[in-house]
Amino acid sequence: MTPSSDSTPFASLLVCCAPEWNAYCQHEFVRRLADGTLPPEAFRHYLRQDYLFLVHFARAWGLAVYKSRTMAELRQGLDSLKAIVDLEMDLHVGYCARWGIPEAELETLPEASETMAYTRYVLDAGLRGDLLDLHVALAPCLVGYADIARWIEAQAFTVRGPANPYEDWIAMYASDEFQAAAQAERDWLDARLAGQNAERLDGLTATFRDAIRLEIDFWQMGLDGA
Ligand SMILES: Cc1ncc(C[n+]2csc(CCO)c2C)c(N)n1
Repeated sequence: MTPSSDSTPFASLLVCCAPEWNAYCQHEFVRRLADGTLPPEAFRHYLRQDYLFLVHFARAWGLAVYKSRTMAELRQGLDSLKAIVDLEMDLHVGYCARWGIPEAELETLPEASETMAYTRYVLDAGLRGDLLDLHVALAPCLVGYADIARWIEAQAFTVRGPANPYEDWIAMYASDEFQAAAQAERDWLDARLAGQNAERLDGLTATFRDAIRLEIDFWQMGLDGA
């Protein structure tokens, strides 16, 4: 598909992958988070596997550090790695505890094949490619959850307030802080994608589409785990 010239490079990437992007952002798991009908066991299964996902996600930022060519890139990778290791893992462990999943359980979890497929795909995209390939593989995670939270907030069927057990999960990704981080990633991608030739963009589009498909499988794993 030829992207239109009036959109940004990242927006063009999204247009090329629109069917997959919509299936990801409007997945049944997401709809049921929104209306509060997701079975708690599905959410717990998702939270457990997301712990393992975050461990590998931290490794991916470690790879971003390794793949950096400038001090600015190196610092960005290191800051992201530190944020996830020092902050976000603790938040996730605390959140899991409130859902009745003790830390000891997280440490001995068997990894689901969907978790393995997605995380290793991202790491491989970064290993065989450069920093841009790695960021494109990470983009569905970074940008997707921001779009998902905004989509949930815009739906009439969304149940708001304490009547929805997933309210704080939605609020976290809808927060100004998280939305700003996602926008920073869009801006980074726009700057790097600009000026890439058609062949290179085709390869990056394929990576982006694959990563979205693996996010879809991750939601489905959560649903199927109930
Ligand atoms: C399967 C899966 N995909 C995306 C995210 C969202 N996410 C994970 S780490 C990170 C970056 C900074 O926190 C973001 C947005 C998730 N939790 N689980």
